[in-house]
Amino acid sequence: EMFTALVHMEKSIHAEKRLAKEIRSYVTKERERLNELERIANEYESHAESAMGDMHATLANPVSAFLLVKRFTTDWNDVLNKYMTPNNTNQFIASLPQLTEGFPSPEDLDGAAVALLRLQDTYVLPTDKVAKGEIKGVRYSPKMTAQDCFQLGKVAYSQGDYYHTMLWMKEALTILENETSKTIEKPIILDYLAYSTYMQGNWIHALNLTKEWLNEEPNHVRAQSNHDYYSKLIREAKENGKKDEELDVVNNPRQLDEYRQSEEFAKYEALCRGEETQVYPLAHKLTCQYKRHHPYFILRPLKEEIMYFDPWIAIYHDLMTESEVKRIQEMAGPRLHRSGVFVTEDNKSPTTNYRTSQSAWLSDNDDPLIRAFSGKIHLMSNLTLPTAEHLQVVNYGIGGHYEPHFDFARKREINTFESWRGNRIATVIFYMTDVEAGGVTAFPNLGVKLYPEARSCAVWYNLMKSTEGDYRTRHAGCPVLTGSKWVANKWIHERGQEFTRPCSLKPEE
Ligand SMILES: O=C(O)CCC(=O)C(=O)O
Ligand SMILES: [Fe+2]
Repeated sequence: EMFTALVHMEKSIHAEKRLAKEIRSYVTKERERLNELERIANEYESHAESAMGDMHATLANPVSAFLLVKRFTTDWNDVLNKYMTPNNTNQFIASLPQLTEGFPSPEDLDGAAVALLRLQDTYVLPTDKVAKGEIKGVRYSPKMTAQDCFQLGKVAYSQGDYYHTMLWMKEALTILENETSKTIEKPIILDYLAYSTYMQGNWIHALNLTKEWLNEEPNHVRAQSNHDYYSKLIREAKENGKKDEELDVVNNPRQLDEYRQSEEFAKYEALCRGEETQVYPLAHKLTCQYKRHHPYFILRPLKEEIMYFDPWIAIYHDLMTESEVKRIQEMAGPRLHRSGVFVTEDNKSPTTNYRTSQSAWLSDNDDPLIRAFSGKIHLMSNLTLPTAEHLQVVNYGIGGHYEPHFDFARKREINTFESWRGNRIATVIFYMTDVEAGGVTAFPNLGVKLYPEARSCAVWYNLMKSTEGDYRTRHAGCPVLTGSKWVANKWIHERGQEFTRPCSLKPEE
């Protein structure tokens, strides 16, 4: 059993094949019908020709006179009923609801487009490269047509994202130039491009693009009125002493909201790209070691890699087996549902991608494997796991991400967790698969990035020993660039850890 980016997308690929088969069988029937019609037309023609040869004889002969009349009555009726009704088409249309069940929806198109635009931003992918199906020098997909670029630009447009609208409409124009059979008309691209250029503040460019549009469609009413409007704006601004450059100023070109313009977000994106955002003075002291602190680990020691000392972050390599990964994926598969947007009280709302990540909850009661898994976490970390805890399995597809957030509840979010459970003292995150590119877990305050490595797991404490939330642990799941990312989270709560991690009265610990 192979798991690709998204379970429902996998279904779409099968659906494409089914659809092709149905269309083909429809075409075969239609072709037979058209062949028959052609034969009938030939017949009418040859009759007419032979009758014209000797019109008098034809009309004088009662049999041929009868046949002539018959051809205009019953025969013609037959032709109409048998070959000129939309029977075939109706049948095909009637079968559509069943055929198209579970097809990706317009929301899926928006989701996929938004994911692609996000990847373009985070990983600084040039538009022309993406259009060629090239990501970071690797060819992943066929080239996009002018029409594909236009559609992507249109999704950006519908979200008021004029920055990406401009990029993709420009790309559509460039590609259109070289297309031998045009996939879209130029004026419609110019329409969107000119308007988004105006909205971005490039008035002079917008006017020039509108002139280009008018060259193509001199009588287009909206093109004319836009032309007049832009001309007037520019004329008036110049009368008020503005220079040309000032009429082509773009502020906040990416149209990012306040949070996405913040330093933290910039650091997050830089970490996602694999950049070093800050020097860690203790980097040379970070170590890897085998740990045999429990008999379970004597023959097969834990492979611990310390990633940060304070706050403590560690990676354990080869902690899961291939078959454990497979079983958990299989168990989660049928339960995966699209993740919603997770909003916390602070206005820097972290989001998981609405359409491109899915999650499922597995309980210790579900399966001995999940129970054994909890046991393993206990042995590894010494932390106590109440049996009621769940394992959250998440599958991020292309563009799937989780913006910077805390795993613990803030003081004012007091009701997030039951009191017998307490706050999330630690996070254990299992990386079940390798991610081809992207999907790093980034800590923007620390400059730490954890690369997902199949069968490894990351562990960190979210709380100080004083039980205060450790704000340095803010972290994020970077967008998946290529491939798919499977993780399983286990959050460990305060209750039960009193002896393994006694609390401290010092606020700084
Ligand atoms: O997927 C990741 O790398 C991080 C996930 C995460 O932070 C979470 O689920 O709380
Ligand atoms: Fe998290």
